Amino acid sequence: MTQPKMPHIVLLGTGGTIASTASGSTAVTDYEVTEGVESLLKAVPEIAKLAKVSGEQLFNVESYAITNKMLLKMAKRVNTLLADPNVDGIVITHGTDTLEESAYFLNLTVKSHKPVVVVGAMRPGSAISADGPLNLYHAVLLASHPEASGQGVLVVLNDRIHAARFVSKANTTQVDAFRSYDQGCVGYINDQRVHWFQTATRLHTMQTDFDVSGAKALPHVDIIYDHQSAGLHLYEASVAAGAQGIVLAASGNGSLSPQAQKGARLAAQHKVMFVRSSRVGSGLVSASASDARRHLISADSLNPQKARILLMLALGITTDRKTIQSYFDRY
Ligand SMILES: NC(=O)C[C@H](N)C(=O)O
Repeated sequence: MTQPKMPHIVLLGTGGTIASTASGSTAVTDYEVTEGVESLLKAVPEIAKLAKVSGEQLFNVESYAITNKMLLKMAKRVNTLLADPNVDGIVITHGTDTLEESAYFLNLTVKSHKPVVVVGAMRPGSAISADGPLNLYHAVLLASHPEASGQGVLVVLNDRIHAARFVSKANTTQVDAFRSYDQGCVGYINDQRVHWFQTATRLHTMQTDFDVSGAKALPHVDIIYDHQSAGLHLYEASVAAGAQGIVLAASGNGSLSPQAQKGARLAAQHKVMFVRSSRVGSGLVSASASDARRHLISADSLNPQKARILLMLALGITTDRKTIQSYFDRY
């Protein structure tokens, strides 16, 4: 009997703690990116039993240094690789600080049903109980799994599978840092078995309006954090700097302080799109009857950093408020 063909997975390295080492085995927060994809793979020989994996280094940085230009490069490379019939899935190693932003960007711009799994780690590879090796093993297992197709971009850390739309980093240092508050995680991985609980409910990948294949840059969108006694100067600076969009990390259910209300009026005068997200960290910013009159968009349950990703992509297509609101309602 012939053996079933091993899946071909491409591992794209971008850096982060998963590719970092510290000065000693007990140091877990002070470290530097030192390792490339080949050394990550070498550290987990068990992966060779799951798939044929080829590594490619896209860049090697901490994720807080990732730029729009890098996001475009990542999405274009993933789309090119997945168009190759010999590639069955992609795993991307990534720093955890902005992992949710890249994963959501890919969730909206990858044009394939094939699995794309983003993985990181909270402890450097040099640490006792480093979490990177098992996370990487799980990521390759998931990217090789037939049921991971058509699920949108998935994120794996600490045995949990998350949908890119819902996941966010919810703890600064602990291994169990990633949570999907509004929908819950989509599954677990235990002992080489993938356990599915649910599928992501929002539109993604092939179902979105976004195509970045010809994009050279993304629109400038700022995030402003609202608070008691806020000023107007950040809105003025953002508009003066040529922002095409502003996302407000508003209080509560997207409430605007008096100065944020002035900032929103200033934005409207300069045709800068203004999105109300929330700084709370979970829950919905419900659409308000006054949004249209005030030229505001409500972010649904997207946190500010993800609302920025969607607004950049939306502004690449249209400046029509109603159409952009419909993206926030569906994606
Ligand atoms: N845990 C991590 O990956 C944090 C890291 N400093 C980053 O690149 O985001």
